Amino acid sequence: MPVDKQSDRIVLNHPKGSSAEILLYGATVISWKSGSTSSSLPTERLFVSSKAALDGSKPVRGGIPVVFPCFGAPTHPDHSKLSQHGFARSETWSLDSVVMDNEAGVSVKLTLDPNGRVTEKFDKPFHLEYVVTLAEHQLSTDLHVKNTAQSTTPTLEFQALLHNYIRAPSEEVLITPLQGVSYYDKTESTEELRTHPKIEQRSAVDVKKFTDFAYENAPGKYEVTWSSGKVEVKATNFKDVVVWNPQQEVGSKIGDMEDGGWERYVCVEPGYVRGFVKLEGGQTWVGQQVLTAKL
Ligand SMILES: O=P(O)(O)OC[C@H]1O[C@@H](O)[C@H](O)[C@@H](O)[C@@H]1O
Repeated sequence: MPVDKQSDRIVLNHPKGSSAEILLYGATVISWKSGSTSSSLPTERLFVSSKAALDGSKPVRGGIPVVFPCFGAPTHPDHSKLSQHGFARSETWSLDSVVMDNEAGVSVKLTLDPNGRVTEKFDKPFHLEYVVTLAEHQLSTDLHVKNTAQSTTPTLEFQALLHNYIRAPSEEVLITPLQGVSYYDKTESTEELRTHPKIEQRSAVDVKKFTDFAYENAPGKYEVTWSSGKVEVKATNFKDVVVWNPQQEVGSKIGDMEDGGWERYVCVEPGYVRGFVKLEGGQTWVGQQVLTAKL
């Protein structure tokens, strides 16, 4: 069955062998198995910690959590009651429809609307749609954010990011092209240093050290390469990209991170995280991430 609707998740199966699993909790993609142009064998492309909770008790440590309406700790007054990375990753979404079901793609749409728990902390009108499309060697995740206010106000101001955990050996992985792009280094010890932009000097970025960099106005298409693999991350309307790997220094303190988990992934997260998208009533914004297995 190309779209298998289970009680807590949706499983997509493409006729050419790739598959994906999406938890309704957080609309979190927790598996993407795909071959590539050079190997037809579907292999897991995403990392999920073996200690991750998949029962809706906390955001999933791995896969592709959806970050909305704030990235990191809230910095906007409208978000002040929210926790780190907002609520989209810790609410249960609804399956709206099967959008497409053929060789070009197997695609479903999930939705999230305000509920009591959310409005207590965030009272702006919104409607979220998340379209996940599986192709032979590709996974597309499109986040549609609508301000459902009947008049132009209130404005919906938000940040959004698709927090992929790409399965790759972090000792080897290189990310390009980020040379010359300015970034904010969240590993710095003081607020002053964290808010002072640096310029990336490296032609290829590695994550051998603890890395938590938010690149601003980045190119929008990135190659993540290691000796036996390559994944392309392509972004539309996500002007920034966050490169994160905690390494042992920080990873060993993350409760739901499996031992040595930081050696098995890199996050190259397309987002709108510097500044805020501002939507008037009736307007919609769409941010897209396309992951392609190249090797
Ligand atoms: O532990 P969380 O809330 O899932 O966040 C994981 C990481 O997510 C990254 O996107 C942030 O840049 C990091 O600062 C953060 O530590």
